[in-house]
Amino acid sequence: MPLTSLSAARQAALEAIAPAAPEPVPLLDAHGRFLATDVRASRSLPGCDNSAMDGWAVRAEETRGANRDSPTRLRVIDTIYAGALPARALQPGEAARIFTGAPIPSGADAVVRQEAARASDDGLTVDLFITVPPGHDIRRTGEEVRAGAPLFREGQCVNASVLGVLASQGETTVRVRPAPRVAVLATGDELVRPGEPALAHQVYESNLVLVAALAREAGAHVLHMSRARDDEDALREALTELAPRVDVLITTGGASVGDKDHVKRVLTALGARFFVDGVALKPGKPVAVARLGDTAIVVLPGNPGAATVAFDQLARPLLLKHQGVLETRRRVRARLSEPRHKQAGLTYLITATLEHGDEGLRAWLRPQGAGQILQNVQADGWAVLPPGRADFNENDLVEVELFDRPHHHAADSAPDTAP
Ligand SMILES: Nc1nc2c(c(=O)[nH]1)N[C@H]1C(S)=C(S)[C@@H](COP(=O)(O)OP(=O)(O)OC[C@H]3O[C@@H](n4cnc5c(N)ncnc54)[C@H](O)[C@@H]3O)O[C@H]1N2
Ligand code: MOO
Repeated sequence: MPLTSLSAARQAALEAIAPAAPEPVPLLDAHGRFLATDVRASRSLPGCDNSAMDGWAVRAEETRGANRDSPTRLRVIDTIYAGALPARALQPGEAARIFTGAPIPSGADAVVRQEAARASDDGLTVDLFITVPPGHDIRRTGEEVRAGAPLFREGQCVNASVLGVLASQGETTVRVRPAPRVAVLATGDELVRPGEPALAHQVYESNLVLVAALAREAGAHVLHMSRARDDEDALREALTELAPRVDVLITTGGASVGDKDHVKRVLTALGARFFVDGVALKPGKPVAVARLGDTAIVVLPGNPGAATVAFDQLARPLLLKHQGVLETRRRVRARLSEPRHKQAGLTYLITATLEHGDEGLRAWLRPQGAGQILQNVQADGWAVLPPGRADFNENDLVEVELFDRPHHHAADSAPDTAP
């Protein structure tokens, strides 16, 4: 049977999870989550015409021709601070002292900043040294947004600016879907806990922290990080204990076909339903996605490089869907810096850095190896070597999927409650 293509696997994996029910949370607690509703402005910004400068509220026409040699002199009738209301409207020949953010009195239609004016010692008059047009240094009601206008779409990532705008609307809470609760289970008899002595044939267990951090980057709360031996009983015990406690359980290792690769077998025996079992992807081919009870399970290969790619392509979308969104990465076309040979049937995702050259973007490929992750430390994205082809030459154009600034939109099927 041919392996599932990467795109089909991504679709199928998403079936293993549904968006969580949204809930209102205090603004700062929503930081990094995604809006579960469209948001409209309840209030115009600014809420009233106000001064952009510390200075003088005036009638613009009365400044016509004013300059240093021939100032306009006006009577000062009021002082207006931000948060206060003007005492009365301006009449011809009058000015009001005004400060940044204070409401413009009716009758005034411009502000002269204080650097271009001088008040008399007794404060009763002010001389203006510049000519200003109507509207000068006034921030108009609704200039940034009008009450009733759309502000944000469902699925928008709640970043610092979104939080600032919501607070400026008087909101204290916002509706988002909760973080998925995650457990990570590393399997393998060769693994030694960092901090303990390890012989050359043993391997320091590094996937727990790697996968937990990747899960956090995808918005998850990692509640458990456990290890199990390559033994069916130990695995069954760990899986049955962890699964009911979390929304998503991610295992690493024991995913392939070796004598001690028990994870999929034990899951099947426990009654898990598989949505993905092996993908035409390298690295990451043995990855599987299943559901056990109410918990989505992602079985990652043990090789750290393969686990990273498989997590990125299947576990990350699943964690984001729980939060109500689908992610689209930006793609650019770049020329390969070197030739590559691959298995024709598989999609290869190769860590790449981009550089601007004479002929556009150049993708520098990192050495390919399922165990390697050092090359991922600083990378711009995955160079995508698609299936249907085995040989790629230097300078061939390929797509590079960029890690930076992905776009999020509401998962269409997102119901208001979880199933
Ligand atoms: N005959 C075949 N052999 C293999 C196939 C295949 O199709 N036929 N697939 C290969 C592919 S592709 C991959 S990827 C690996 C992944 O297999 P497993 O998921 O079973 O991984 P392990 O055998 O348990 O470990 C692989 C490798 O990674 C190291 N490892 C595992 N866990 C950790 C950890 N938590 N921290 C650090 N390093 C870890 C482990 O020591 C091994 O070196 O299978 C191929 N084989
Ligand atoms: O997942 Mo394996 O990385 O294809 O070697």
